[in-house]
Amino acid sequence: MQNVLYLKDASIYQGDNLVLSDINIEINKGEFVYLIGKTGTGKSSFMKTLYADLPLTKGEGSIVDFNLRTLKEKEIPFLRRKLGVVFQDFKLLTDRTINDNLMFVLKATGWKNKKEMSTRVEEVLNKVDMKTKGFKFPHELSGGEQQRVAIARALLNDPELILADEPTGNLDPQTSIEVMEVLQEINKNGNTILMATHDYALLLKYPSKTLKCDENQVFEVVQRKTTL
Ligand SMILES: Nc1ncnc2c1ncn2[C@@H]1O[C@H](COP(=O)(O)OP(=O)(O)OP(=O)(O)O)[C@@H](O)[C@H]1O
Repeated sequence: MQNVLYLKDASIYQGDNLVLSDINIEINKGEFVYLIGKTGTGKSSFMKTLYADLPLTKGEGSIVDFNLRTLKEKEIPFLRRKLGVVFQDFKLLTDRTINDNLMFVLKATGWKNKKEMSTRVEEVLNKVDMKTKGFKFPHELSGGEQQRVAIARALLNDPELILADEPTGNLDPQTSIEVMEVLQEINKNGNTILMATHDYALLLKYPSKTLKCDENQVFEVVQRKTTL
């Protein structure tokens, strides 16, 4: 499979409101793709459609081999297992340690063997340079460290596509760069990433394919300061 995502003549609605129309895009394996656009132009609605939080009711769409038009409620957990989703506000469980946060996800996604589970937790924490912090609680970590843990969590089941919705939105510029370095490293190791962001400084520092939401459309932009 070459593309991990395509949308053809797709429209995205919030209730009766048309948010985006006639979307024709494709994301191929191994790409790092930005999704930009002003507040309210539909980035979150777009991302939600991709992880099936919002149904696709018009056009065609396929993501990691799931048809977004015909997807059944009971298939959603299986789709989400093939996706890694990272949010602006980290969404770690505050009542347990980092290790237990990650073990919880493995259990919920069908892992049984304790030794294999601990090995996997260690592997993903290592990828985000957080191997020594597994015993800590989320509130004992900085925002950047919590986001790195959230990225580790997204990697647990070796996803075919990582969807990151404003992953640096709550972080200061220096910490944003640290998180971005982790995402770049993961991408270099073969993971495909779609990242919604407001942060033009990151786009300039790490140029890559860019999709823009504007006036109910999504289109690819050529990266030049003036077009952003
Ligand atoms: N649950 C909802 N019900 C109805 N309309 C909604 C809902 N969520 C968002 N919208 C509308 O859909 C449009 C797109 O919103 P969306 O959150 O996708 O934009 P965004 O580009 O992600 O903005 P932001 O950067 O502020 O998150 C907006 O006009 C918004 O008011």
